[in-house]
Amino acid sequence: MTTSGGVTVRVPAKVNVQLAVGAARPDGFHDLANVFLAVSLYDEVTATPAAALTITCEGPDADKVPLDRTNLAARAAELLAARHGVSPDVHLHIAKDIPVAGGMAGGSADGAGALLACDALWGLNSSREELLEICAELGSDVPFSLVGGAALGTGRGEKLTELPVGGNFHWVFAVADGGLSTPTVFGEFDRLTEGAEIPDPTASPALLDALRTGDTTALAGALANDLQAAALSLRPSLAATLTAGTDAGALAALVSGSGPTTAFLVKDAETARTLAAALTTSGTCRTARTATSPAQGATILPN
Ligand SMILES: C[C@](O)(CO)[C@H](O)COP(=O)(O)OP(=O)(O)OC[C@H]1O[C@@H](n2ccc(N)nc2=O)[C@H](O)[C@@H]1O
Ligand SMILES: Nc1ncnc2c1ncn2[C@@H]1O[C@H](COP(=O)(O)OP(=O)(O)OP(=O)(O)O)[C@@H](O)[C@H]1O
Repeated sequence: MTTSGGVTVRVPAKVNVQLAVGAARPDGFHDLANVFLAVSLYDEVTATPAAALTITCEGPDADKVPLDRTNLAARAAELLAARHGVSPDVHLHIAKDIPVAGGMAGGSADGAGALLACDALWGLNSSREELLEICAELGSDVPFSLVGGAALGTGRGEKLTELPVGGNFHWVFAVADGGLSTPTVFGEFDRLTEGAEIPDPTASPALLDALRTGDTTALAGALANDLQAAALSLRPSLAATLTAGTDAGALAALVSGSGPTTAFLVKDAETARTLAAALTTSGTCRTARTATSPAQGATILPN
């Protein structure tokens, strides 16, 4: 969609179907085997010419989104402009549907979306490699927001290998009241694992097979998140949400990334609708959303 000479980019949220976390590195980050799957909840970022770098945001969580230069969308515009020696002046409007601070990479989606939108608006024609480099500078999850589909992220999650997906998966996401800070959750992981031998993170062959063959039951058996214990320790009430979802028919339940959103894998679209209704009335979450995967990465919408 173009609004008065603007460019709009649609970007998906993610769920981590496997998040294997290694020991803390000297730089404070953790090496990961991070199997990302893009899901059909989207933010849209519109870039339009302006006299200064400004941001607006609409959506149910808009009041929780910073509108200053700390917004990942603003940082994306600034990094891209600096690299090309052009002015970063642009208006960025974010239509936000991805829960904020929910472990679904909403801010990362806006960073990737702003990057692609500004690149098109300013006619820069950056290569995929250049865009991915800037994404990695913005944050560990940002490269995947650009790429979408499914991918294995290694290093701190920014080095991506795209993965084949052989079918559609159906999900319900229970959105919690309030967010969780990603660094705090990693810090809690460090506290809980202090003194323990932490193996090098590796992707599960069974999980990669389940994705490749589109086998929902096999995927349900292989879902794993090493940050789940940390998220539950910081937010014990999430245990009740996970139980409510499995009691109401989910094949599997887990915390999405650093949480506090919880993810439920179900067998089909109808079960997803029933489960979302059951979770909403369970009183264990703020709201529940259905989604499918894989979803396409950052995409410029037609005018
Ligand atoms: C939990 C996940 O969402 C799973 O995909 C990501 O690992 C987090 O990615 P992100 O939000 O893009 O995180 P970044 O902005 O890169 O880092 C925020 C903070 O999270 C912690 N962090 C992040 C990624 C990583 N591999 N190890 C870490 O320890 C660090 O404390 C870091 O300062
Ligand atoms: N465009 C943005 N949208 C939302 N939050 C943003 C944005 N830019 C910066 N932030 C800041 O980042 C924090 C984390 O927001 P975000 O929604 O990205 O969390 P998240 O989904 O848990 O991230 P991840 O799953 O990548 O760890 C917010 O609390 C907010 O202060």
